[in-house]
Amino acid sequence: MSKAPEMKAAALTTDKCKHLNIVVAGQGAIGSLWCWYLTQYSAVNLSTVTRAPAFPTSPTISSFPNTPSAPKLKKQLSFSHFNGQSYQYHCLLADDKTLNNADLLVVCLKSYDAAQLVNNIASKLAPTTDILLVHNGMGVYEALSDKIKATHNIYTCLTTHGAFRPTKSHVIHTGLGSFDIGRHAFVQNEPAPWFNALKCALPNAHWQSDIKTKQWQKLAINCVINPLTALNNVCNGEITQAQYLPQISAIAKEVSEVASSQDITLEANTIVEQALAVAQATANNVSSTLADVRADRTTEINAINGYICQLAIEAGISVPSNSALVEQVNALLKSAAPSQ
Ligand SMILES: NC(=O)C1=CN([C@@H]2O[C@H](COP(=O)(O)OP(=O)(O)OC[C@H]3O[C@@H](n4cnc5c(N)ncnc54)[C@H](OP(=O)(O)O)[C@@H]3O)[C@@H](O)[C@H]2O)C=CC1
Ligand SMILES: CC(C)(CO)C(=O)C(=O)O
Repeated sequence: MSKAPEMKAAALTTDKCKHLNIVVAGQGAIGSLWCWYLTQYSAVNLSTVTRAPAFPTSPTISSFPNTPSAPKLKKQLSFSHFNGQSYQYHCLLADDKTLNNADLLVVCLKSYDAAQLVNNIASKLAPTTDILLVHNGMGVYEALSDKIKATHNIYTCLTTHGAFRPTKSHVIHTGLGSFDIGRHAFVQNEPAPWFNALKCALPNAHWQSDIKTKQWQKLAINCVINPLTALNNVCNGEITQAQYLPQISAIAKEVSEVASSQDITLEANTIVEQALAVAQATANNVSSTLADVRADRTTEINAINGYICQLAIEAGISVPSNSALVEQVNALLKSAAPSQ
């Protein structure tokens, strides 16, 4: 276990970057990745929201009441870089005061948990707190309350970084990717005020003026790769085999029609090409849906192909391939099996 490189924090601290109060909600794989990189950047005051204090907390500080003068709860965590180096770090747990002072709430939960968390803690946030949703699939924004959408600026982050959490207190950055960030539901050329700090702290953070189109492109790729890999219990590369092409074409055609109903242009043959290219580029990956199925965890299929089905109903479009995939993937979980 090494000490975190001090040079990095110093190098990242430029006076171009404003000091920010950031709360990261969710201490899973991606939330822990955010926390590690943000704690290395001294211009950010970071605290976290977890479901339960499941992480070991320092015995010397864990039992203080939440008064302004008392030390706050701290979690001891470790981070392993994909180069093999490991480091220890700690995060403060957010209390009502830190939530109320937050400039930015970064929500790193699975798509099926994210909206409920935000709806539950929004009353503790000041109206000036911006909310950044980091998840696969779609539909989280739509599930936020109207009041939250009217009060806060909502942003979306798509990530291709890989993170794995072998234990509740240890995260491994398994693959270097990028963070694409933009204003949800708006085309916004000007980066958000806090974006420069994120750009300084995180590896490969990019502002996207039209995140919605990017989100749809990623959704379309996930609609192809995730259910097919899960149902056939294969790594991503396998679905580039010719036998999968008719099913891939059928999925892509339906996704293209539904995208069009949302004023998004995504040609079916482009979806096929992009999905096959990503499947090839990530040939040895176990897709997140297959990983969830293997672990008998709830999948995000309802936010992927299920989102297409939901929009299709609203638009009166028939999507039999996507509907069947959602049903079949949901039926794979042991917990979904009918009791005898
Ligand atoms: N991991 C990866 O490499 C990638 C993930 N993504 C996407 O990022 C999103 C997050 O994924 P990932 O980090 O892997 O998922 P994880 O399951 O590792 O993390 C989700 C975390 O959310 C926590 N959580 C759930 N409900 C609450 C709540 N009410 N309050 C506080 N915390 C809560 C869980 O708590 P608990 O620990 O108690 O279960 C868990 O720690 C997903 O949409 C995923 O598809 C995208 C690209 C890559
Ligand atoms: C792009 C892909 C398919 C990579 O595995 C992914 O996003 C996932 O597994 O959810």
